[in-house]
Amino acid sequence: MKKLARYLKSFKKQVIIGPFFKLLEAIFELIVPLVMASIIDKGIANGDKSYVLKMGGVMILLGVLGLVFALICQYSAALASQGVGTKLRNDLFRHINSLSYKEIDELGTNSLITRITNDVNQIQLVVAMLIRLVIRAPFLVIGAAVMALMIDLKLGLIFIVVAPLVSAVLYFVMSRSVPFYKVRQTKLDEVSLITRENLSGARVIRAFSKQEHEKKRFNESSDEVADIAIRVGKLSAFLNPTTFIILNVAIIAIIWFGGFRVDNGSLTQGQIIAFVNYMTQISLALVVVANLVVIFTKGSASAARINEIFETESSVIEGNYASDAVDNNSNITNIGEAHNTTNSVPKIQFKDVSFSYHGNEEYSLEHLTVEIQRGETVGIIGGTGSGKTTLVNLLPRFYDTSKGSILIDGVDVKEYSLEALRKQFGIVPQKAALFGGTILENMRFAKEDATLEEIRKAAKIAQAEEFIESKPEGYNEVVSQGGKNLSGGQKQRLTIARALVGSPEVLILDDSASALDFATDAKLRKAIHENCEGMTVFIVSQRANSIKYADKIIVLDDGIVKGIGTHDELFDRCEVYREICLSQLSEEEVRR
Ligand SMILES: Nc1ncnc2c1ncn2[C@@H]1O[C@H](COP(=O)(O)OP(=O)(O)OP(=O)(O)O)[C@@H](O)[C@H]1O
Repeated sequence: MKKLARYLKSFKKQVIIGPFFKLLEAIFELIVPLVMASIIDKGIANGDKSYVLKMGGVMILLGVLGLVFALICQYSAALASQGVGTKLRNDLFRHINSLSYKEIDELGTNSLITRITNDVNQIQLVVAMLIRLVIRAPFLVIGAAVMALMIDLKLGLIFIVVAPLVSAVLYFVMSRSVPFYKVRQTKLDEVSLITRENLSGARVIRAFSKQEHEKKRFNESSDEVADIAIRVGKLSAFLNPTTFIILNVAIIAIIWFGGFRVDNGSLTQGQIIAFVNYMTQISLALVVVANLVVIFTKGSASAARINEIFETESSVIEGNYASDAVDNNSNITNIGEAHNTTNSVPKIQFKDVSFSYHGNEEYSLEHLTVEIQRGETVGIIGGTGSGKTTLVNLLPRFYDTSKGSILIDGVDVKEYSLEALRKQFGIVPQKAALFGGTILENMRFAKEDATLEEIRKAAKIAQAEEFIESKPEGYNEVVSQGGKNLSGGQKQRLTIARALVGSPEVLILDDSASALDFATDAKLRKAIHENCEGMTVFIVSQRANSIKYADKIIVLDDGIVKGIGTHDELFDRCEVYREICLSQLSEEEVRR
């Protein structure tokens, strides 16, 4: 938790003012039993009504002032805790965005979501409690004990016996319940994972009639969280009755022994009442201390989970090549010029590239060596899991190669600034992802100042123009969450159009025509070929038809490069490619 203390720096004022006023309130609380004692001993005992009224007024004043002080503290606590939470959440979000896919895979998306929500909330609670109760509760325990001892040292011995007893009960409950809090956070990650899978895959689950199975899975996971909560609840339930039994026995002892001391004139009746009040204050404050221990334990588990994110550095360390050539919306083609590249240098070179995912012993891509010239179209084909997506993900450095290197315009991708590198790519991922906003806003994702004309051109190439214009609001049609109001094919065409806006130097279509019919897929490829001269295009597909006209085809099988060449070359000499073609194409199509 110490590492997160830096977030309190901006709230120094609140961290000082809050506890200060809470302390004043506690002091007033400690004075109240004394006022009460003097009302009983002087006012009531002597029948002095005006004294009772006067001191009653003092008590009301102390109460009102206490309330004002408590409100000031509460306000400071709210300001600081919400402020720390917001800042922490923003920093986490920024840091997570700076991580590469490798680290995000390792941490897990669901865990990241619970950390940025649930764990940050826990830290907010810690900050609020720090300001409101951390000084007040122990101060009340010590203060009430001291006040009681000052009234009567002998009777005060009861406090000396009671305090360790209550502390022992607290220790018993805490030491048994605290370990469960840490486990609970991990279990919450699991619930979050299942919830997310179920919400995003609701249609698939229904299509496979897996609702019951998923309900069972969710119930099991949430039962585990509930089990932990019940176990902790049972332990905590033990806390209150036990402390109150001890407290009441102590009160009986005070009245019993106090009675003798009143009889022999060492104590007054009012002082006995004050004693009882202090005893109650101590017990209540000790329960608050116990709750603080729980909150701080949960908080420290959350802080550790948050710090784990901050301590995770991106394995993708960017260089600074061409970074000055990039301004916010610069045309990507300028970067190529800034590199001072000539057409003699291949646009992209893979030099004996191998890659394995974190934790996987086997390579998902092995020994790929290939040169791709500017303006070439490259087809990547292979069965599921053969490494096609892996290959294209290495280009914009979503992952770094495990062995070998990749050069763009003759420069290692690791030497580029990430912005300069990624600005060169228009990427259409396998899963079409759109964002809330209008179609127009989605299309301007890569280039904020793209003109309507540019956007229309991109939509036309992507075969999206017709359906966009058929929408009631056209380009201003709102895309609902993730593009739910669009069909799979429409979403794919929009993501292709979005990638084309800004004319990237390299276009990557990762199985992004899978939801398009054959005729639209063919029109799309033709339009790209005719309108995007000089653009290097990667087409990842399992369909031989989609890649057979490519200048170069890379055939992958289980991460191994089975062949590189044109359709005709590969059909003649690459067994795997021939099999793919024969299983998908007619003889006429093969030779066309
Ligand atoms: N994030 C990841 N973590 C661990 N392993 C992964 C990850 N992504 C892919 N893999 C593994 O790497 C291999 C290649 O996966 P990849 O996604 O590149 O295949 P693909 O050819 O694109 O498949 P598809 O056509 O089904 O999309 C597979 O065995 C897959 O299980």
